[in-house]
Amino acid sequence: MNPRVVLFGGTFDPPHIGHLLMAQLAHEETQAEVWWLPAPVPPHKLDAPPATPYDVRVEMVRALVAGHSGMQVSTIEAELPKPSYTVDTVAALRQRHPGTSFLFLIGSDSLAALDTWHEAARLTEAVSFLVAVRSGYPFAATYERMRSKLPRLVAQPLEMPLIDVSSSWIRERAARGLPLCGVVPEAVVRIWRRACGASNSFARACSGCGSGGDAVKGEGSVARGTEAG
Ligand SMILES: Nc1ncnc2c1ncn2[C@@H]1O[C@H](COP(=O)(O)OP(=O)(O)OP(=O)(O)O)[C@@H](O)[C@H]1O
Ligand SMILES: O=C(O)c1ccc[n+]([C@@H]2O[C@H](COP(=O)([O-])O)[C@@H](O)[C@H]2O)c1
Repeated sequence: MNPRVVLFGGTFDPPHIGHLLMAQLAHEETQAEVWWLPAPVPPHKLDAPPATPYDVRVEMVRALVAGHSGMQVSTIEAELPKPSYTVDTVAALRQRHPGTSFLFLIGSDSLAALDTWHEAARLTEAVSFLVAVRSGYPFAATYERMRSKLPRLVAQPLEMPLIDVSSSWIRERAARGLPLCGVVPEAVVRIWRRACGASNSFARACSGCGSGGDAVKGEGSVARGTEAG
């Protein structure tokens, strides 16, 4: 059988336990490696781009997955044209890894908007989707509605309890100086705080934020194509 890989794209500003749980359960359910793909320029967030630089988001994802087997972080999207269209990423990965079949992991809110993705019909011919449910977007109804727009779409639900947290909710709490209570692991929060001397407006507002004297490397200094991808 062809090797299989689960691709997990996201903004990850910041990555949180919802992301980690869905990746872990996807790994268990498929027995496939999960490749995390932080997006340098998320296509649906052009009006409100992530406050946290790409390098810092990559470093936070690495910290989140550290010690979890079957997970890798790919910076392939740093090499590809911007915005980071998934259809381009999948095409590049298929070219580099012929014979590997890819599944794309998303939340059901992303499934509900799949028809608005760049070249969505072509994307559905290249990958199938594994979907973690999010509140307000039940899998079956969302899938059915999207199949009427994208007839080649193939998606399956991921067996997962509803974890109703999001990066935007976390950013709001942190901006108000409220505790994150483990929703973002401490190792990840530390990286955020270290970056606060740079352009990370969220970390600047974060309680306990230091001077940023030990700030992480600047934008563009991420090693290209490290680990997976
Ligand atoms: N708690 C969650 N349960 C299920 N899917 C999730 C969850 N959080 C994020 N996802 C999915 O993971 C992918 C990447 O998410 P992203 O990095 O945008 O995080 P987010 O929490 O949705 O961020 P934001 O609130 O800033 O939009 C998306 O497909 C999203 O639907
Ligand atoms: O290709 C597109 O047009 C497209 C539109 C919206 C989202 N995506 C991808 O979906 C993943 C989750 O996106 P987001 O914005 O929820 O973090 C991430 O990998 C994005 O690049 C891709």
